Amino acid sequence: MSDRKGISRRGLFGAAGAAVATGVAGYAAHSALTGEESQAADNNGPVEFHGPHQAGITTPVQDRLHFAAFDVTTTKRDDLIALLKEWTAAAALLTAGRDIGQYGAVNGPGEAPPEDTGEAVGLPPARLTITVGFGPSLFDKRFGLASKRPKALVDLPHFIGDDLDPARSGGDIAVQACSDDPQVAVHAIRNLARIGFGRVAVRYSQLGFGRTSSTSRAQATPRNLFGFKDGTNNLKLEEADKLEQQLWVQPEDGPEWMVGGAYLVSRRIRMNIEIWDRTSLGEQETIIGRGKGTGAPLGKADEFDAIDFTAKNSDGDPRVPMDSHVRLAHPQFNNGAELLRRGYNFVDGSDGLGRLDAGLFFLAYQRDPRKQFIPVQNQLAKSDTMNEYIHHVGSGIFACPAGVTPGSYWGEKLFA
Ligand SMILES: C=CC1=C(C)c2cc3[nH]c(cc4nc(cc5[nH]c(cc1n2)c(C)c5CCC(=O)O)C(CCC(=O)O)=C4C)c(C)c3C=C
Ligand SMILES: [Fe+2]
Repeated sequence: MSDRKGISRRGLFGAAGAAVATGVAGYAAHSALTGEESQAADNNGPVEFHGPHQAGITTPVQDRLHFAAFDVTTTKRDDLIALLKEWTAAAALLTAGRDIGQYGAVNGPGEAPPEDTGEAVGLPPARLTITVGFGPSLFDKRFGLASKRPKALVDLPHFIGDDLDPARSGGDIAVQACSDDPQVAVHAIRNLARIGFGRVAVRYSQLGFGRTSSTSRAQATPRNLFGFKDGTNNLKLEEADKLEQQLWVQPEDGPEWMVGGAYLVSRRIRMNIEIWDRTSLGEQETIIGRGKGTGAPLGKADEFDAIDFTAKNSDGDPRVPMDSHVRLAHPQFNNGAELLRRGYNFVDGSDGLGRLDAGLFFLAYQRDPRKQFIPVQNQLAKSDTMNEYIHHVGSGIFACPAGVTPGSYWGEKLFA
């Protein structure tokens, strides 16, 4: 099932067999030579699909996102299992930069729709990762999974200020496709949705650009739509011990099928950028708690300087204000809780009132949302001065199992 057959997108117009063989060998050799860190340097290459953890979590954040939440429309457990097997096989091909199916986009019989939709023909793998998670609603009565629902997969509580649109929230299954090429990410979700026809339906989807986090020290910190460096104080893939403490589900956490996985919280956060843009630079920096140019904590010179929460300004007030975003979100004031953030900017046109429908599609992975996202967001929702400029309009929580090994499929242990 996990054999990377399929058609090489780059070799498509050559002698098919030879091109496929060369393509596989070329990509395999490439990924064998490089670790996750150097994969960050090659925006065209593949990211290994198989492994102990799903790719797309600690993978150095790619530039583009296509995220989709699906509702399962079949009521048959066997149909769902079959779909997850087909999706896993397709994802192994897509992430290797290959067309899906036996004949791909253009080599099949003229009488049938092509197996692959074709818009990625000629494009490299572009570091595509496809990451899957299961929402709380999948554990209802339909598929006999109620007893397998992890305790940490809670329904998120209502937070102060939440203005959630049900049509942009929830979902039985989430698929996060990230790539350095937007067309490659869109192609991945489109083809998975197509495979799922009759068994799943897209509930909502979100495109994102300009990653708003770095997950590797090898990456420069990008900027969000408020113009600030975002992702400075993030969990990074080089911090192996911290990732075990804060990110990956451990055997003592249970359930067994989630060990090596992580929980994803997604939030579609609208940003009132027109109002923000009329706010003074000093006020903007006070709200965040960092300098806009350097990204350094207020009172410090370098982006990666430690934040001094005891420092006072000439008025005797804290240099990093009590209600600033970085103070309220910092592990020091949240029982040591940290998050691996890998969100994206979005601009989905305008809202008809002269404002851009713009913001941050916040994505955060963690070991236990009850101890991480929920308390941090509770604190932010109560006191963060940034709340005057943002509101949360969509929400999701998903259990993302460990990675797949060749021959297995997404969620195999869940259905065992
Ligand atoms: C509940 C978690 C968080 C939400 C929601 C959130 C929204 C949000 N954040 C920014 C901009 C920045 N956030 C920064 C740091 C930061 N944010 C969170 C958590 C949430 N942010 C954490 C845990 C941290 C790190 C705090 C620390 O330990 O210092 C920063 C500073 C740069 C950085 O360290 O990443 C910015 C800028 C926006 C615009 C936003 C919603 C739209
Ligand atoms: Fe933040």
